Amino acid sequence: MTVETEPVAELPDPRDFGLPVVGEEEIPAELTSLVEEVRTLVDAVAHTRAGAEDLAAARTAVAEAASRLQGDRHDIGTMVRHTWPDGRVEYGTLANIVAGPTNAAAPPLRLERASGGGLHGGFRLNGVYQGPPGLVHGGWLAALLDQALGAAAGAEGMPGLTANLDVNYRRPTPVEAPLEITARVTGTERRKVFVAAEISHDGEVTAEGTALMVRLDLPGDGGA
Ligand SMILES: CCCCCCCCCCCCCCCC(=O)SCCNC(=O)CCNC(=O)[C@H](O)C(C)(C)COP(=O)(O)OP(=O)(O)OC[C@H]1O[C@@H](n2cnc3c(N)ncnc32)[C@H](O)[C@@H]1OP(=O)(O)O
Repeated sequence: MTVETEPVAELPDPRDFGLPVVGEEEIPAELTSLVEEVRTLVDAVAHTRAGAEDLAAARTAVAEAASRLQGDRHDIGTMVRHTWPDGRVEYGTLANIVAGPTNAAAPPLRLERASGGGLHGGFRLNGVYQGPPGLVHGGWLAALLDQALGAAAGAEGMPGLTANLDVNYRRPTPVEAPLEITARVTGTERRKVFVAAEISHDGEVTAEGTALMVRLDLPGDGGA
């Protein structure tokens, strides 16, 4: 495939586009720990067989916690700045539903640079992510693949939006089991970035996806 585009050397600051930015290191440890606790809560609620008294008490406690947190909120569209060990800076959405560090509805997906290129990450999904009994919902597998595909393009300095996503489910993906995800750029053509990703369990691919990301038209990147 012809390579007709160069990665953006340095991404512009999203604040120049009116988007607030929070440094990853600025997220309070108490918030990270709260997010973890809320994930546990969602799983507990989804599977509880508690009686009426415990349910009512839990509801009151949760409502009190929600009203305590509602007052001071980040704006929709707030970005989080991640600095890779080599000093390169990247931006993601703070409350991204798949990988936002402050979003308790997001699975705990953390992607690192793979030694052979691209990104990889290990994760585990609890019973909240079930579709078929004991198995991860296919829509969530697609979402995880989409996120990893977008992040792989972003990590190469070519952030974009998904124009097309193609997913194949090869084997059932179990919940409550160690999973791995890998993603990489496979080619570029003008603003088009072609990416591929796999989710695997026990060394076997359970779901794979390819996507066409259309690179954001950023100033100074000589795009389109
Ligand atoms: C501020 C700095 C920091 C920002 C840092 C942001 C970080 C960000 C990373 C986050 C990672 C998130 C990962 C999750 C990713 C999502 O969830 S994205 C959300 C879901 N996707 C969307 O909402 C996209 C909706 N679609 C659109 O907005 C527009 O259709 C698109 C995709 C931007 C393309 O529109 P466009 O910019 O006008 O581009 P267009 O000229 O139509 O097409 C460009 C090329 O792509 C081709 N193309 C376009 N669509 C298609 C298609 N569906 N099929 C085949 N080819 C297509 C065209 O034919 C054209 O090809 P060539 O002529 O070059 O050969």
